[in-house]
Amino acid sequence: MASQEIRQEGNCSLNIDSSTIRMGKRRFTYDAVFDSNSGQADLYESVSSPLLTSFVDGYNATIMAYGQTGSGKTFTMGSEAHIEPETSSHTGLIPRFITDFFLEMQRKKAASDKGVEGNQVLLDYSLKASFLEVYGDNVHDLLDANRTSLPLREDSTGAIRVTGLTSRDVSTTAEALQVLHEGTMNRTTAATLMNDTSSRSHAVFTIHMSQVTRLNASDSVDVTTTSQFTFVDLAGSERMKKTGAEGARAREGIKINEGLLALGNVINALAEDKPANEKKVHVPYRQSKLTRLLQDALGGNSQTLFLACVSPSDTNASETLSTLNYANRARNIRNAPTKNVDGRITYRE
Ligand SMILES: Nc1ncnc2c1ncn2[C@@H]1O[C@H](COP(=O)(O)OP(=O)(O)OP(=O)(O)O)[C@@H](O)[C@H]1O
Repeated sequence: MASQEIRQEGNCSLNIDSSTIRMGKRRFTYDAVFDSNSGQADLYESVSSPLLTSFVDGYNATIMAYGQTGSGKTFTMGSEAHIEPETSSHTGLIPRFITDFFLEMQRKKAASDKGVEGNQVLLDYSLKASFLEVYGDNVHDLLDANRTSLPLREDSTGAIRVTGLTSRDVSTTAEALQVLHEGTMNRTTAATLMNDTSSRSHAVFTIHMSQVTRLNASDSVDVTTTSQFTFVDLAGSERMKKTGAEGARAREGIKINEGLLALGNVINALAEDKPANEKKVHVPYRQSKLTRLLQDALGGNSQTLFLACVSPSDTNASETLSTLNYANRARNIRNAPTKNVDGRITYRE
């Protein structure tokens, strides 16, 4: 329980085992549940590490943290405003992922150079990182100190692109962590009664990878595989009364809740959209910039992990129930991830 919940003399309202949460008479089942004895390493090993393997194999992956303000989304994602020189028990998912990713690619390259990766030869790989926030109705480039507001455009394949977004080359763990840190420092945060460093925007950190593979040493064919890993730290759902938000903070709160409502509407529509349904359900991606940006992560070409953060305290029971219901619906979404192998194959001379 957080210090504020202890001060409010909150009692634990949840009964938890490895896959279920009971709250009063309600019982929710998820793929995995982590209680307050679980550490960041437990969560990482269970949820992110398998997605890292898929990402390296050429699939898109997304981790999205949702929950009430102050419930630990930013802490869990590891996008708090400091860089830890070494991995510690507090290190969150993104820095752990970055560290493991570079180790895995070094291993893959060394194995490929030695010829132990079957008949595939990894010739080269490159990485780019971008970081943006959706703040109210604006999309800001967090790697631009001026936080320029950028437009969204749909490309010829129907994918949503952010025009003018910085995409930084990164070739080491330190460089990637520096990008994470730089963007985090530019993110909009403010103190509320519920959280001293409350995120007032939805933050999207993306790693794009391109790998060139020679399919068979005797064939003259090189193939490019691209994949992206997206980490979404959503702004917290909030009750104005509890956060004590007034003026600009209250207006932010309204915008945050509008974005989350649009996300909820998309999740509800996708959860209903089953192959057995005769009529195709309309999915309102266009309702907000957040949902347009997350179109692929939601029901599209991505393996997506929805991470619901809740407070165990009965002082937050109604918010917790709302998050548990939200996550329950998200669980019904079926995505269709495909390996992103470039159609343009390069034939060597
Ligand atoms: N598991 C945890 N162990 C220790 N401290 C934690 C843990 N989870 C959260 N905290 C601390 O609680 C505070 C609130 O957490 P955090 O900022 O991650 O919440 P949030 O859900 O991102 O909130 P908001 O939506 O307002 O941004 C922070 O000071 C954070 O370091």
